[in-house]
Amino acid sequence: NRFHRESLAAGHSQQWIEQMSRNIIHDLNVYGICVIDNFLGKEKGDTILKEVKGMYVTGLFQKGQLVSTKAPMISQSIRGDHVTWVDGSEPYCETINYLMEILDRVISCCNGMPNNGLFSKYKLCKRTQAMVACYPGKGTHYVKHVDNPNQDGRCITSIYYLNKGWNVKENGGLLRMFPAGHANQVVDIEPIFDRILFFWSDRRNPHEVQPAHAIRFAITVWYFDLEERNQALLRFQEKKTAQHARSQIH
Ligand SMILES: Cn1c(O)c(C(=O)NCC(=O)O)c(=O)c2ccccc21
Ligand SMILES: [Mn+2]
Repeated sequence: NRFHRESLAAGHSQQWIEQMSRNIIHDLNVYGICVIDNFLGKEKGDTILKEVKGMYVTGLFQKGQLVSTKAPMISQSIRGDHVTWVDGSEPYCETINYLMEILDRVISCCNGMPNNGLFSKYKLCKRTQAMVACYPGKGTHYVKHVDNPNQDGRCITSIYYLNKGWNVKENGGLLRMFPAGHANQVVDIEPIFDRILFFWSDRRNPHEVQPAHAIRFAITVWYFDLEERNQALLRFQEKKTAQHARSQIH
């Protein structure tokens, strides 16, 4: 649909970075969402998928949160999404690290580009580590939510999908977004291999992951707005100090 773009992934030169940034700036200003296909190219995508599968089979993913099945009588509960966090320096994540470096260059290019519209309100210079997520299938899903509903500092969500030959009809696992201000129009995004997605992390973009019936991998990075992040850290610090003071009184 309208904002699916192809990236000329012929290596990642500066002009490629700038072209991607212009696409992201345009789409986030107009739709609040940007989808780019063939982002890193098959070779890099394959290597990232291999690294993620390697982490999964070596049991590096934390157990997913417990979700009970619909059938109450069966007490067995399936585990939901499994996640693990990497900062990219781990020896088994060299190409995941490459993805993070490319994303950092693209986002910093967006940040510095003249006439970047809504981006001019933000200073995008820090991010989270990368969250590598796996839905083990069996109907595991993620309920409708907003990533950053209460100004925790996260400004842009970036999700890189790794699922080859994904068929939503059989496998489910659709990302359904409910962009605010676009009058109950939903945006359905298939989690297909080498696709990258960017969207505003706040209440502009509620979204859900529909039940997945096959193993579904994705890597997410959140970019902070410096000011909002600093305010959030201050609030968090004050809360901790107040709690500490209260705990001293008794
Ligand atoms: C596993 N997983 C998620 O998949 C999404 C999310 O929105 N995913 C969208 C997607 O994978 O298309 C999340 O937003 C999320 C937030 C905290 C912890 C885990 C999380
Ligand atoms: Mn989310």
